[in-house]
Amino acid sequence: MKAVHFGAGNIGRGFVGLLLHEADYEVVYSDVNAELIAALDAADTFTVHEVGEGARDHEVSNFRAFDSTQKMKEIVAEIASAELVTTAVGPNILRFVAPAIADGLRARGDDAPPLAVMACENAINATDILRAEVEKLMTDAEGQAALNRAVFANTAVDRIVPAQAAGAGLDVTVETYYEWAIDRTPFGGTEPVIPGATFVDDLAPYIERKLFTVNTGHATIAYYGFSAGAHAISDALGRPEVELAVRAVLDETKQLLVDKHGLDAAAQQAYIEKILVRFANPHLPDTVDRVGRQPLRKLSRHERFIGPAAELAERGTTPVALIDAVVTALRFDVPDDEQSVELQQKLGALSADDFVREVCGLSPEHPLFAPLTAAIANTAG
Ligand SMILES: NC(=O)C1=CN([C@@H]2O[C@H](COP(=O)(O)OP(=O)(O)OC[C@H]3O[C@@H](n4cnc5c(N)ncnc54)[C@H](O)[C@@H]3O)[C@@H](O)[C@H]2O)C=CC1
Ligand SMILES: O=P(O)(O)OC[C@H]1O[C@](O)(CO)[C@@H](O)[C@@H]1O
Repeated sequence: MKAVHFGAGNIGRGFVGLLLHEADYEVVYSDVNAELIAALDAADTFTVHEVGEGARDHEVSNFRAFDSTQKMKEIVAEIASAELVTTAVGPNILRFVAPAIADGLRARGDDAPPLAVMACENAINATDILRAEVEKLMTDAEGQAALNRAVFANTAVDRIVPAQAAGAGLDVTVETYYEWAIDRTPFGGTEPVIPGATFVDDLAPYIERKLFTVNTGHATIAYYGFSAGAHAISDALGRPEVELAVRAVLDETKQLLVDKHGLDAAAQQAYIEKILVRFANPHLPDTVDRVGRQPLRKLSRHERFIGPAAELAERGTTPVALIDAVVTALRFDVPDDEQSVELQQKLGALSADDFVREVCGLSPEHPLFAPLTAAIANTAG
């Protein structure tokens, strides 16, 4: 069995690639990073090192790698004969991997089994985003027929994989915890066998619980931590004011998740406590810069802050802690992070109203617009 995986980075090697390897797939990596591809090409194995309680090492083998800037024809041929395609490239990059998937589907024989396509990104229904990009390239009759050769399934992925130390080579350090939830329904009973993944009938609560708890909480710690001058995430969370802020934010998202999905409040609180322990893992060399990366994406309409805050406002509750977290995120000023630089430029150039419209995607009619704009304007003043 073969899986083509786009994005041989931290999640690609330390999580999705590992679970596919352990499910007996040969993993064919595709990445734009020529150095990384050359290293994978030259290696027979790499090691995923877990850190924290119960940690152990996992060896990954049986992989190949292609540079997608040079070897598109080869990647298309691999997709034509694969069982699975997965991605871990970032939600904004999905449109760049769509052409290879479209061509791979076109090159696939009619009698080949359906190709399972799963985007493993931190975004609500990332596979739908990928599917829409593939569909744009399939408007002709042949393309429509080729689309039927694929099953697109949304997923939710959770494992903290920090930036790797210089000199780590291909090896990846990860936390012990992981969860890969996959929507079972598109497969109609023929889902792939991946023992490390959990196939579920209703993915929405999983994705929102994960994004609005793990990712909202983590990013809150990053922005408050950055603001307080902390470097490591575990140090940031060790500051009482940061812990208070993240607990307040997670209380608000808990309210939404419990009301919207009928989650049990005590179970959600236990999930929060478990996640705070994961964030505090002192063996995980994770930084506020990495976790806060790409702030414009994180402050966009359906992401971890504005997404839950908007829904709370629509349900009649004006969030306080989430708005404070957004205001704190605006201080994220990291010269190496393109979106952080752009964020600072926008703050200098736009009024609070225009910022909320443009960056957060809210119109003045939305119930979150006025309180959020006021909070941002107060900070600027
Ligand atoms: N690192 C983490 O703890 C987690 C990350 N995620 C999500 O996983 C995704 C990947 O994140 P990371 O692995 O941390 O990032 P990363 O930066 O380590 O890896 C991304 C890889 O994608 C490659 N890439 C970029 N453009 C490409 C293209 N057009 N074709 C093929 N490859 C391309 C990059 O060269 C890089 O190797 C993101 O959506 C992130 O939100 C989800 C859960 C946890
Ligand atoms: O910043 P991004 O790209 O959304 O993804 C990284 C996030 O995903 C996580 O791994 C959680 O699954 C956190 O480490 C981090 O907050």
